[in-house]
Amino acid sequence: MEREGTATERQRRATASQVDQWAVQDHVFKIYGAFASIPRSAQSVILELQRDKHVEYLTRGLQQLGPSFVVLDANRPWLCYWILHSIALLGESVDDELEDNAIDFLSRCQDPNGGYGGGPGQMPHLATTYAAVNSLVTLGGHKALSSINRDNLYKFLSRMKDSSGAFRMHDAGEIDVRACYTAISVASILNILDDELAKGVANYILSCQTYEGGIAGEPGSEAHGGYTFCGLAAMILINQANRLDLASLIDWVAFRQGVECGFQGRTNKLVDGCYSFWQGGVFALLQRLQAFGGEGFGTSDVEVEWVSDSTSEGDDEDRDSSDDNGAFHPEQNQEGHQSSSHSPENSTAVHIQHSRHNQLGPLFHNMALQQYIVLCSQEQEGGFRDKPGKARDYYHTCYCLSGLSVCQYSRSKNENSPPLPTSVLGPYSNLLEPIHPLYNVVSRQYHDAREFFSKY
Ligand SMILES: CC(C)=CCC/C(C)=C/CC/C(C)=C/COP(=O)(O)OP(=O)(O)O
Ligand SMILES: [Zn+2]
Repeated sequence: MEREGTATERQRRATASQVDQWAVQDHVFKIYGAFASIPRSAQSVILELQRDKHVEYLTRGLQQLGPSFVVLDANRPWLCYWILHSIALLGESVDDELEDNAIDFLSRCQDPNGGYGGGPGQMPHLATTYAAVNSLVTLGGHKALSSINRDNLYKFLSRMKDSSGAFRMHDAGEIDVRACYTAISVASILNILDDELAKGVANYILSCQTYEGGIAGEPGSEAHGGYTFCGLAAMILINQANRLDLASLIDWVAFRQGVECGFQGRTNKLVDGCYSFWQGGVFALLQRLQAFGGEGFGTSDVEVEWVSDSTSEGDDEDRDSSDDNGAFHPEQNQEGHQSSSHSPENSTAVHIQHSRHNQLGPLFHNMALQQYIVLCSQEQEGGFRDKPGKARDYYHTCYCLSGLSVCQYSRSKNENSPPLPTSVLGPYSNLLEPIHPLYNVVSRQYHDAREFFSKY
């Protein structure tokens, strides 16, 4: 019998994953082919976001959770966040009864000693604490925001802090970059972040940046989009982003956009709609980081600063290979497959503009990514999925919509200036609400929460 890990076994696995890759590409290119054969005038209908269907699917999900929220035992605050945030991104809100049910349920998940568990009476956990806090920020208003016991939450965060400075997910739980991000994100949005909580976090995250440039969950593991988002966002929140090797991080994330136009989470894996946010969100963070004092992110000693109101040149008209609908048409080779030398990553080389403040230019093909989300991840009957052939779910709906919003605003001057129609794939009615990329909550809700927590 062959031992797992022998050369033959590894080769067989590599071949199998190559076959998966081709199957997904075939599937996706058939969709693009069918789309391209439709008359131009009809294409914008196909590119339409099925807003009503999405809201219907999401609201039904929240209703099914019911007043007692009895399904998916340890994930219920996550379901609340994925659904509520998706509804907010679509510019809608929930009715008073659903809102009250959600607040009451989340209050019952709050531990008497601080933090939120996956359900009432469950041990508090950093991931569900992040989901619960972001849900309550998304609902907004006095009842939701004042239901968070910030003194106890601070105690919970201090208890999750390891002597190394990094955080663990729960009492005696695992230490990783996700824990560092969720702790710092929650502390920051609730205005309880201080030097004690931040101490040592940067050194841990630095130890997770790999030779590829992305960030892994733990030291010695593989770079992954989910952890790269968490690591970079946490570093920005504690004002230490300049200590990362940002040049190699940019390279790594830029090369994760595949020929299918979507993003993969890590090298040699399949594209998946949820990475539209985990990887797309990394670009949103990078684009708002202003580098100064050096030649650019590749220079040692360069200082970087988060700019809340980006001073970029604004919405430009650079359309790459997009047509009137903004659709991206991958060049086809004779077999009808896209030539690898014309992948989005190649057609939009990484530009780092060396303006006075080393402002970053476009780093990814945002039209191509919108195309993957709208044509390949969107379910016409509502909801979004990983890729064609997979079922829709609330996690993918949340992160596809978050990624779509990031794309639509990626060329905007600042969050208050709406994008030009040329930045929105399909009809302009596809435009979503802008998000604050450090926390992934809708900008308006973030500002309301900031104001609330600066007073109380
Ligand atoms: C805020 C918070 C809790 C963030 C979580 C971030 C996140 C999505 C981390 C990814 C975890 C991971 C290694 C997935 C790989 O799954 P896989 O092997 O099924 O997928 P892949 O083939 O696409 O890598
Ligand atoms: Zn996914």
